[in-house]
Amino acid sequence: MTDSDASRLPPELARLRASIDNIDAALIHLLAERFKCTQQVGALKAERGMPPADPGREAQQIARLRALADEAGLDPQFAEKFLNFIVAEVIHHHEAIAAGDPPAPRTGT
Ligand SMILES: O=C(O)C(=O)C[C@]1(C(=O)O)C=C[C@@H](O)C=C1
Repeated sequence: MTDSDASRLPPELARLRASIDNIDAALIHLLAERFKCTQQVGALKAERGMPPADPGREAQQIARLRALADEAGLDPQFAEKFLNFIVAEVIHHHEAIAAGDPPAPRTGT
């Protein structure tokens, strides 16, 4: 059975899914903005010969996000995993920039 036919959905489920779609869109936009910042950080670090990863900064971010998650009713362990997932991708980008092989720029069309 599939419930992909929106007209058959219970209205409450359709309403919740509409909110989920809006939230997912916001997350994508927020992530795009974050990666625009980190691309600039990667270029700055490469210019100055700084290492791609900064474990001290990451430890601060994890502590801060775990506390925010706790206050917000989100599992802090999930918040930490989510940050680590993003930061690992950022570090790959930084390494590629330092190697002179930056990720292709996105136009945002
Ligand atoms: O702040 C930096 O130095 C970054 O390179 C950004 C960032 C992040 O994505 O937040 C990524 C890698 C570092 O290990 C720490 C933080």
